[in-house]
Amino acid sequence: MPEIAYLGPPGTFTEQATRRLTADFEADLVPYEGVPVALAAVRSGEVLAAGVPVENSVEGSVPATLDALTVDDPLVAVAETMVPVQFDVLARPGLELSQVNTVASHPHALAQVRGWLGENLPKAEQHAVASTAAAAAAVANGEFDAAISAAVAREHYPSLVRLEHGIADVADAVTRFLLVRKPGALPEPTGADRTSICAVISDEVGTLADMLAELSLRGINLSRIESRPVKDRFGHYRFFLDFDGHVADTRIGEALAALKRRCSTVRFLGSYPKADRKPGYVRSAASEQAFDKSARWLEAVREGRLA
Ligand SMILES: O=C(O)C(=O)Cc1ccccc1
Repeated sequence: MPEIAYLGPPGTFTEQATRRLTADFEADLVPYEGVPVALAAVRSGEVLAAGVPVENSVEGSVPATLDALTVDDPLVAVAETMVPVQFDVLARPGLELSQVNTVASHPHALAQVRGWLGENLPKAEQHAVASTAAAAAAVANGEFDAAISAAVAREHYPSLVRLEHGIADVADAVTRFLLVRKPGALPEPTGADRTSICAVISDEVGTLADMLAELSLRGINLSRIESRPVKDRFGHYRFFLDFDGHVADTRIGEALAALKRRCSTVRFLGSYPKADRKPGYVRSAASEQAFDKSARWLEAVREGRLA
């Protein structure tokens, strides 16, 4: 049975997401203590794929994931899912909220309950740990007083008691997760796909605008753009772009080829079905039929059959 890595230990949001992402096939889920090690296990062939968090509707991208996707051998996303995130406060038995002096969680979870912590535990020390379930484990071990965790974490740490339920500052927050594997056969286009890339552009006037123009000229809808520092050269950035469409679509293929000519580096991070399965709007001049028709016309002109 294929083994699939996820950000563990058991009881994380990523475990829930990875179960969804692998619902169509039999798989053994294996917990790893960080996103970089989970992705390294995919690269080394220790596991077939990994489920990783990529962005959240409140706190934005998960930098550890973006950075780990750009180093070492390329990996590609083959599926995405969205998981609603709500948080509980878990503590050792006998402790009341007023006695909580230390609270631990994943940095994204701490950020998403910042308001609640400010009001209810303003004096508690906050500790960032590798995941929400790692925080629950640390509380069970006596390292901290309370953990901000997913409700399911209590199934794995039954000694903990729930002091509060549903404390997220934004009630409907969702996190997007990807299933990532080594490059190979791509998922078939479905008509409701997303393509992700990472590009490094030169530090010259207009290069970002030119890159975006390659997409807009072809009627491609950009759904996310963000930058991360390249790290070894101050002031240089990597741009992460998500847009509607599949690399097999002519408009996407042509745009990617244009970006490859313009950018110093382009890393293809996958074409995969969108979680909401909603086809994006494609204007008629950017449709497959329009590209086909114009390509046939051009061929005829080049062969001297048309003018
Ligand atoms: O720590 C977890 O449970 C994770 O899966 C990472 C995370 C943290 C907060 C919101 C969404 C995902």
